[in-house]
Amino acid sequence: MERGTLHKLTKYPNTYICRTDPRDVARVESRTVVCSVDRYATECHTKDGAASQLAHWISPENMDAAMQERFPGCMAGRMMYVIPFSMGPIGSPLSKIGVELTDSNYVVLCMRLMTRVSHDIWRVLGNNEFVRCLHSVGCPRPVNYRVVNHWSCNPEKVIIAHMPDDRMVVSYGSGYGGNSLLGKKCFALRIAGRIAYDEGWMAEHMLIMSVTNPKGVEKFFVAAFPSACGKTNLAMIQPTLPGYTVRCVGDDIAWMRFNKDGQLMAINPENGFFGVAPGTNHQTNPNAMAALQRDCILTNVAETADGGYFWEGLEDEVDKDIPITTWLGKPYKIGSKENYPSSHPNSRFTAPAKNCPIMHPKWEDPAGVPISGIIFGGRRPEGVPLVIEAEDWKHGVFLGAQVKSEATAAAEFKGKQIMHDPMAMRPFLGYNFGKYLQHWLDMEKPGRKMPKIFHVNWFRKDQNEKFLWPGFGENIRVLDWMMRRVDGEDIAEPTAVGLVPKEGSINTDGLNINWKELFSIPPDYWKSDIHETRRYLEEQVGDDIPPVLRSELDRVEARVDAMK
Ligand SMILES: Nc1nc2c(ncn2[C@@H]2O[C@H](COP(=O)(O)OP(=O)(O)O)[C@@H](O)[C@H]2O)c(=O)[nH]1
Ligand SMILES: C=C(OP(=O)(O)O)C(=O)O
Ligand SMILES: [Mn+2]
Repeated sequence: MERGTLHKLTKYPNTYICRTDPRDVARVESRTVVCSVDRYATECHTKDGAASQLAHWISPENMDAAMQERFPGCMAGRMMYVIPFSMGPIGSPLSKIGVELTDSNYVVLCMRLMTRVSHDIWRVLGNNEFVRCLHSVGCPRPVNYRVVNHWSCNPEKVIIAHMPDDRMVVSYGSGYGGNSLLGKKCFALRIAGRIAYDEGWMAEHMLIMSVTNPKGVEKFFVAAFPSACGKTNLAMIQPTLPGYTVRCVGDDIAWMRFNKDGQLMAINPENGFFGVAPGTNHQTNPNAMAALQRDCILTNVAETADGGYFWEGLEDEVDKDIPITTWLGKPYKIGSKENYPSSHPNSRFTAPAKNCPIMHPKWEDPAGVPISGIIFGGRRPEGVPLVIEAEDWKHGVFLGAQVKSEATAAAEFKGKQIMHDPMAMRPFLGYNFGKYLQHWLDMEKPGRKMPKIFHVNWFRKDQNEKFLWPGFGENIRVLDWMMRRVDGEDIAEPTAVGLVPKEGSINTDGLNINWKELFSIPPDYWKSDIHETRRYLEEQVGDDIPPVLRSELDRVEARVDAMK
């Protein structure tokens, strides 16, 4: 606060606002690299040497040069912090310890919210292995240029590098959460993904939640959606159907393994939420709003004159005439075009999990929670129905590999291009994607209860660009259908692309829904889509495509080609 990095919001206890340099607001996928001796441990054998979109390789020599160019003296004149942290409850057999060195006080504060930071870590660690995390904003003092918003960073020199063999992460030049809170995407997905591959478990970009139906039966789901596509919201929905209860275990990352009874168990390695602020309000996500009443850090949101936070979506929850200061420090009035939007589209809240009123009593259980269903999804404005169910595990892995989504503000891509994002893991892979797919396929073993796999799309639009599905709390209706499918109810019918709900089998009472439009599977759309997916997989994964996945592709493509 003395330096001006943080600013107290007087409306809520112990809550602060932070504005970054506007050049440092999102993950930088193009500068996110994975280092390995063998190039193909990281990248696939892409066709004709096409640039890899699924993990970017850096050689040990180039890695060394990149570090030598950046790190010596990089923290000169700054405080270096040593952060011991645990991903997962301290001391639990499934947890993993990391130590992050950083020169950013923002990172220290956010790590204390997002992970378990404690002196006990040293005792539990003893002489065992830990993940080494090194972070610097890349601005040694004296700084001979103007630091914007008291937010030191070095956008030209950003690199987020991973050394899975050495269990190490090195991040330079950015303070944005996804690039700097190294326990999260870097460790818990890219490094843990590789550890999981070696040890036979899974580290996935998934929320974890439970649904209890009016009969009192509870089932747990995990769901993988690309960044800014609805994980945090689904993880804590307020169901609109009476008699249903949802509880949250995690909103971003799941570590999963089959136990000795063949049941897939999931833990949330995190301790807080780093959520997208815009769109969050008491209608869409009352449980997130409840979590934001104290002890939070808000990054790149706007501020109201009475010391509260504001972002797009809160228009109905603050005084319409109140003066607002935007994330860029400009004056703003609700409804005005001037200085709109008030908040960066990737502005974020950092909140402790314990603030969320619907955390599951077992959310810190070291044994994890038993998973019945795996859900994939993305932003698909066209062609993709509300829900598809995979025919079996293999087909489910293919459904996951097929995931595409409109680009969002969570990374540097411009516009709304539809991008491939298999398993919502494109930016978070720490090793060869062909091996990753094979690892998924290898999960299926005799004696294991394989979860059902689904694909959802909350974002299909009509001709007027309006969402066909109301989403948010109404998504309980789709979860209810999935629960009944897990119990084997006869409410699904086959199509070329997978099982879909029989007409009327999703409870849409009280909604004004165009079922035909919401569930249609347009043959022309799917024909071109699956051919494009084949081209993508052939180009990006090439000979690393597992044979079983290739035969799934052949099988589904032949069916789609035969559609009328
Ligand atoms: N239309 C619609 N928007 C949603 C839904 N769920 C989330 N969103 C919006 O999508 C954005 C990102 O959501 P979030 O849950 O933070 O995504 P995450 O980054 O995957 O955790 C927010 O602006 C939400 O308001 C939904 O069911 N329908
Ligand atoms: C932290 C991030 O997470 P999410 O998947 O919630 O967008 C991010 O992408 O920067
Ligand atoms: Mn999220």
